[in-house]
Amino acid sequence: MSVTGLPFDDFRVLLQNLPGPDARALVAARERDAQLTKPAGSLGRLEEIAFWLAAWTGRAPAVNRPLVAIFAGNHGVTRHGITPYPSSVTQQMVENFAAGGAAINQICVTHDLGLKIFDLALDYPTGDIATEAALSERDCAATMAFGMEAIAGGTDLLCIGEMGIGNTTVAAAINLALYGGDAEDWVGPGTGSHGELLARKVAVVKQAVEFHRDHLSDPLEVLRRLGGREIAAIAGAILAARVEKIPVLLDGYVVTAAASILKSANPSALDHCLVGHVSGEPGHLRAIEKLGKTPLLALGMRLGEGTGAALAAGIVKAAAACHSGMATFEQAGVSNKSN
Ligand SMILES: Cc1cc2ncn([C@H]3O[C@H](COP(=O)(O)O)[C@@H](O)[C@H]3O)c2cc1C
Ligand SMILES: O=C(O)c1cccnc1
Repeated sequence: MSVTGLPFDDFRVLLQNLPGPDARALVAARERDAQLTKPAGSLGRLEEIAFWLAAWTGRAPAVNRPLVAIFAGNHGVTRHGITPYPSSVTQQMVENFAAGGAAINQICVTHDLGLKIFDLALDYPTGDIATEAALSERDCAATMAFGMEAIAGGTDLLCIGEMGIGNTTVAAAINLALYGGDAEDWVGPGTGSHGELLARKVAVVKQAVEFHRDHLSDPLEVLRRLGGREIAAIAGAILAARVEKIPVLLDGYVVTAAASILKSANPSALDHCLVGHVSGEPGHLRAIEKLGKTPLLALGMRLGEGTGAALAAGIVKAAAACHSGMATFEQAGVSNKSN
């Protein structure tokens, strides 16, 4: 171990040695579900969510300590004028989260979710991805290791959010590097880039992927070169959750791009994750389809902060509550189907 935590290559090893689902807990959950006072299959996706909780926690489905973790970072690429808001908004929003004034605070109160903010060296924006790597190997590894700490206080459902002015540009560059196509397929308005701003955003994403093109076959290099601090921390948090048997809810376009890096390195790396919602960012649905997932919600939201994941946490809590709290046919004296 280096002083900064795990060296970069240790993450490659970890990515190839991830624990799988717990078959016994999954069977137990299926057996209990079959006895609950409802027609078989009638809770639809809620039943699948309960099974997913069992498989990835190794226990009977339960959500007692759900947590939203927001990772915040600043991005050198904003110097190109690709987003309408100044980078200072990242820090200002971190203060707003602490004061309880953001959208995510209200959703956390609504669904009784814990909230932790991890601000990542906001005074030190990452390198401008159009002309240099976002992060050094050392910084990237240290930030991933820091992201792994998100679960240190204990949680049994991790909802991942982000805050970082400019990060939909970074996310688009990651998607273009991982999946190809045209920059236009992956670049969207973010907080409201239209006209000249949007044209510059497309041009910068093209330039970044072109500049780094000889190094993008390795997903962790995609992360280091085209990512950002919050993106690296999210990747670390998703990995740590897997190892610690904590299911994960992904949020919007930016969180999905960070997660995609792990999936590109190991196709099963996101099996303990569900996508909370599909955001209004045009490339998000395409990115979710690349992950082979179906979002839980589609509310036309395009905010970030973990808001879509946090709303979906309410559904996951309900799925666990139904599974654990419902009476069986026998307990309730309700007649089961006769054949
Ligand atoms: C006030 C405000 C609150 C936000 N909360 C999340 N974001 C979202 O917008 C940013 C990404 O969009 P872009 O790439 O266009 O800069 C991220 O910080 C994201 O979390 C916000 C943006 C603003 C302005
Ligand atoms: O999809 C998202 O998460 C998103 C969209 C716009 C701005 N920030 C985040």
